[in-house]
Amino acid sequence: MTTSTPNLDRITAPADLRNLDRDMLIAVADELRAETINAVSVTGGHLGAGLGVVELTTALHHVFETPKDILIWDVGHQCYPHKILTGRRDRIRTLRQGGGLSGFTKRSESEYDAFGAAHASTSISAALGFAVARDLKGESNNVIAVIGDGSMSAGMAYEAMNNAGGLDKRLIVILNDNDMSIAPPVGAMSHYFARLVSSQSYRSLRKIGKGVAKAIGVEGPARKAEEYMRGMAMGGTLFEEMGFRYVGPIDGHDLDQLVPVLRNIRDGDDGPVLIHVVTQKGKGYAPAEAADDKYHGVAKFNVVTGEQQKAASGPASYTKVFAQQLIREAETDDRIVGITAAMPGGTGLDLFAERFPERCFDVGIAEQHAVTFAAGLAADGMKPFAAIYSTFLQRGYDQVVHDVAIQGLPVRFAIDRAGLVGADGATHAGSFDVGYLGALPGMVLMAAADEVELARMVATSVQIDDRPSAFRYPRGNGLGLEMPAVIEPLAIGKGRIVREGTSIALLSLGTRLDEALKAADALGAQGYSTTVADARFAKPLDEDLILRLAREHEVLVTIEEGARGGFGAFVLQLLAERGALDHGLKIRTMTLPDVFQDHDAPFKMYDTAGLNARHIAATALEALGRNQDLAKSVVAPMLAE
Ligand SMILES: Cc1ncc(C[n+]2csc(CCOP(=O)(O)OP(=O)(O)O)c2C)c(N)n1
Ligand SMILES: CC(=O)[C@@H](O)[C@H](O)COP(=O)(O)O
Ligand SMILES: [Mg+2]
Repeated sequence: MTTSTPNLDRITAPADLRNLDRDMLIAVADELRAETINAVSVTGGHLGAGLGVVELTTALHHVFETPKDILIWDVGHQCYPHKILTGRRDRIRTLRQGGGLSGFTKRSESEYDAFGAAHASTSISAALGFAVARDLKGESNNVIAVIGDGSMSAGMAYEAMNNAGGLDKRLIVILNDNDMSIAPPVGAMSHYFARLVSSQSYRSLRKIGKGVAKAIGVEGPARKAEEYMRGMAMGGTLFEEMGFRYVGPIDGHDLDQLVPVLRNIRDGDDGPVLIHVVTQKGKGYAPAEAADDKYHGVAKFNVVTGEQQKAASGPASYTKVFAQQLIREAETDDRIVGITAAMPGGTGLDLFAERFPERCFDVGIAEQHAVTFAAGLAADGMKPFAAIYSTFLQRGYDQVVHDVAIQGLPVRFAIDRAGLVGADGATHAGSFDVGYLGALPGMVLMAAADEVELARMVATSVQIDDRPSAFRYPRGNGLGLEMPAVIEPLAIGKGRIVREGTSIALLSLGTRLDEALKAADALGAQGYSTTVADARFAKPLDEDLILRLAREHEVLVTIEEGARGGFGAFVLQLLAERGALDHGLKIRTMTLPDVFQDHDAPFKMYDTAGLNARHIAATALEALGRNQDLAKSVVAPMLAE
């Protein structure tokens, strides 16, 4: 159901907003909200955050001369209204689909997307970079960063503010405070923001100030009144101690407050300024406002009822299998604790927290802290499971090396979203963890081929008390396997032969095993006897298994859901060191391509990556030196699948 948008129809670029009067601006904002809801009902994606910044987005593009004035969105998941207003309304219903708009800001997509995002808490650092560049070039544009209260729980935001305050550069930071992260926010800062917003004296003083400014009709006194009120009610704020002028809190849904304050700041000549804007995540759409998660991330949904299209209920998601096994283990081991960096729902630790509230810690968007916090727990005898998406663990890598691996501390890393993730695209792909963890001495690194394997890897990790361990698993559902009553731990460093053959060996790490088995079927049908093995461990490698496969087969193909420099490289190094490459073995290593892949449906992304069954079969035949026709005869039937 599309909604009538006569005012929004007139906005083909932010310049069309610049001369609108108050009433027109309000009308555009209302239609922008309706268009956002309508578009996301068709595409799915991030909704709540964007609804919370409809007025702010409208006011920013009205007051500032974007793209000359630089506007940087933190995370960027709230940028759909921004994309609609900046010439991409015609493509907004391609959001997060192959070939369509990114779900985050992306420099290559628009001149209005000054800086790419998706990982949180980067906006102030980037904005300061733009501000320093501006001054070095002798230019005079404004630079604005919009950062959420949740994203303000990351240390990087304070590193940036500390530097900005020290440099005293003209910089505008807008704190979009909706008192939500993905889950409710955690930490002392969220309490601090709440105090700023709830101080009655400040709020009542602000009403007087606002009334005076309106009556006079001149904005200048609003700012003086604002400072006076703040001084009266609040005294300095944490931000002022960091060199920022603090303005606010102001109502982020009231254009009568937003526009004059933004104009004041635009026309001022201050150094760094932080404007504290109070908004509501999911604003203006009742099902989102009522939802616990404020419709942070949604599937396609019915606009009238808000009912989301449920993913076909099939096999349990890997995330749920992880959480349920961890709970099972924790029932009999009170040293097990869970740690998440602001992703309790995404990692499944919300289920663990329901069962063991005192043993589950949400540290906020603070992966670096999460890792070293876990190291401290491990150093004192606990069994910490740090459940962090592969892509977000990148943020805490030095802590993994310096605080965990060098000290040999038994932190367990539950690495969800390993491999390609689909609609979130390149910024969220879990491509690199095999390489970056497998390089660390002493690390035990596992990859689950299915949900039973995942449960066994959790059980295995529980027992590894003398060094760090990690197990990786993909976003989405397993194969629908029956979960055994007893979940046996694995023998460390031991893989398994899933199917015996004689001429081709496919050695898979992770869930590509399923594709490898399909490839083996196709190859077998053409008379190529094919062994399929599941490595289970990227570190330590099952050396006996790998050397045997190399010895007994003409072709060895490794397959992994990871970038070059991971499992296949480790296998090549082992074979080279043992002289196993000196006897004519034909070996190929299949990895993700050496590019950042744009978003699409996961199966399509793996097709683009060349990691589906037909690619595996063709690679084996190519290695055998079989002509392409034969490859086609094997592969062609699979294409028809
Ligand atoms: C480094 C990092 N960790 C975790 C996430 C997952 N994540 C995406 S949005 C979000 C919450 C952001 O909260 P806030 O900044 O308040 O924005 P809001 O959604 O409330 O508008 C989180 C944790 C991320 N994008 N980046
Ligand atoms: C914007 C962000 O980083 C998160 O919302 C992320 O998109 C969640 O990913 P999943 O949907 O895989 O949990
Ligand atoms: Mg928030």
